[in-house]
Amino acid sequence: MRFGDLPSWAIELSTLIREAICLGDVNVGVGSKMTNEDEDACPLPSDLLWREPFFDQMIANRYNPGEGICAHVDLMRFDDGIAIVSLESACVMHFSQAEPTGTVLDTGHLKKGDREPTKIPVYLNPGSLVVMSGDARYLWKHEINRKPGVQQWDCRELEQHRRTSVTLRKLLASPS
Ligand SMILES: O=C(O)CCC(=O)C(=O)O
Ligand SMILES: [Fe+2]
Repeated sequence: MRFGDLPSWAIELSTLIREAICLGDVNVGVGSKMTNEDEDACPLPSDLLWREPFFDQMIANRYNPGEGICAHVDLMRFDDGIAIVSLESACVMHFSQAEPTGTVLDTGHLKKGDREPTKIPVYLNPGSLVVMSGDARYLWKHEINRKPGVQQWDCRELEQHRRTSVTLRKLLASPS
């Protein structure tokens, strides 16, 4: 895990991520203003896309076959606009809605499992980039369950190998 000055390869990766976002469905020139339509189609609003530094915290995770990460929303100490680069083994990341605090589930009246949340599967190839912002970052949990039998895509179980991910985030300024 690295905070502050990122290694040069992670700075280069951050630049490539920004370029990939700019060259995605909407083509946004460096520093240029986006129209409202562009803003809607772009995975990041322009204040996050052009902040400096883009990211200042990096964590690389390596998972052996069978290992994954349980459903979570990233810590609130990180700003909006989080990027994950998925490497090596392909996998399926699932998104499920986080229970707002104060709901029946949250207060314990509903037993876990009474209402299974809908899970949205997202297939990640080696080299896939996940960009989370807004609701996807704050209101949806993400998880990768690599227990045998769970990693399914197109009605087939995915072959599991070692998987590495690089997550880039921006720390929020600590309250003074
Ligand atoms: O390994 C991944 O793709 C997810 C990592 C992650 O969600 C995290 O570090 O918060
Ligand atoms: Fe996460």
